Amino acid sequence: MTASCVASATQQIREAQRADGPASVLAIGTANPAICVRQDEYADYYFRLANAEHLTKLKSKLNRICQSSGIEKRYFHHTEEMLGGHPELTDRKLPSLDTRMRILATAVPELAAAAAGKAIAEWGRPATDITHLVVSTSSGAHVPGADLRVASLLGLAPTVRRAMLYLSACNGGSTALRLAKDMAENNRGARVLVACAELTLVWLRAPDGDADSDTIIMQALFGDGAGAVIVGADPELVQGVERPIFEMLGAWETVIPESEHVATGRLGEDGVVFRPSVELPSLVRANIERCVADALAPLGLSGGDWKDLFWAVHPGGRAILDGVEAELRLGPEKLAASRHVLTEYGNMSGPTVVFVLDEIRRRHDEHAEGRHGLGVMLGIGPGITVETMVLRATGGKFTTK
Ligand SMILES: CC(C)(COP(=O)(O)OP(=O)(O)OC[C@H]1O[C@@H](n2cnc3c(N)ncnc32)[C@H](O)[C@@H]1OP(=O)(O)O)[C@@H](O)C(=O)NCCC(=O)NCCSC(=O)/C=C/c1ccc(O)cc1
Repeated sequence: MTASCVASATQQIREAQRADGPASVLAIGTANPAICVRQDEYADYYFRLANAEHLTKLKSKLNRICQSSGIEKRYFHHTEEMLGGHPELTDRKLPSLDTRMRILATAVPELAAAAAGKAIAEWGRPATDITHLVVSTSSGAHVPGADLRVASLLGLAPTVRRAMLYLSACNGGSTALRLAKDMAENNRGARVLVACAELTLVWLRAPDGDADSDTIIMQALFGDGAGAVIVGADPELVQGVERPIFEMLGAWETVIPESEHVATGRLGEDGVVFRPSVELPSLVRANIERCVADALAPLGLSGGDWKDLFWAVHPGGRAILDGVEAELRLGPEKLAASRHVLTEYGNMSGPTVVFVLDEIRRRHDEHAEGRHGLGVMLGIGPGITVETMVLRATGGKFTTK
């Protein structure tokens, strides 16, 4: 065989392995634990379970932050009874990693599988048709990983090709979706299940004195949840069953320069300790236009065209959404889906962006506007990392949960 024959055969093999069209979101599912705490009652609830009622100054600060957070309620896996039985979870003097990991080992995959089960039901094909699985969580670190337990709970095929992302934090969902797009486009016929789940039990703790703003900022903003998405290319292969919701046209990742110190954390014997800096919203604001412009330029979309796009921005906090909205000069309706998710659930870290996509498709369905339009998904997490994905709403199957 000549060198040119080999090259041509190689080319044919590569082409046969790859999908023809772009990857699409084919189904979305979400889930939350049962315990719901209203944000206007959260300071009372938290200081009671943390045995910290004596820190009155800090409690009124948490109350103030809760009031301005744009959040109305959040869901939690942990209960007051569970915390009563495990004083180590709130008492800073006691090691708590083993207890946290033991609870998370089952609760995280179960919540992820609850969301994934809804996505599979909407998708309409058997769970055994899933070829790839990407699971993301910052709530735990187990061997084998949460991905294996999710696969088992859902009855996925033993040949499913798995990838586990631990501690990707707030951009865990958008990173998993970027990987799913690459997997679907590079493996003809692939159907990738993305499942993300987070439980705040991983960092629940009592404040360390009346000046401990770092602890209460985390307690003020985050909630528990799971989001799942099925991604695949060439949906016409199974006409009538699969209908795309969003085409995934391009994905980029940018690290904001000199921002490594702004969102740092560690996993230790007291669980995850994470400290977002007060600078985070302003740094995101100062850099977001360039990140978006770099992603949209190859599609011929300049700043002036952005008002026609739909926006799925990770609601990391109210100040982050305010900064993105102002800097990109977006009208108030553009971030309505992100603000709605923040109001109803808080920041659920990685899964949150899946809830925002779900909310956008619901709004498109109700108002029949922008159903075929282009949009941008923005994941924002430690790094500071900005994940940008350009989407096209296809007007496919828009269902309610
Ligand atoms: C709603 C906020 C919290 C409050 O807004 P505000 O009430 O209008 O006013 P301020 O911004 O002035 O803040 C009120 C008070 O809170 C304080 N504060 C304000 N951010 C802070 C602050 N990061 N620190 C510690 N004090 C503060 C601020 O200094 C001030 O204190 P004081 O002057 O004494 O009243 C707003 O600032 C806001 O949305 N901030 C952005 C929140 C934020 O950084 N979100 C990203 C979360 S971190 C993340 O993405 C990582 C996730 C993760 C996931 C999984 C993992 O395992 C690990 C990580």
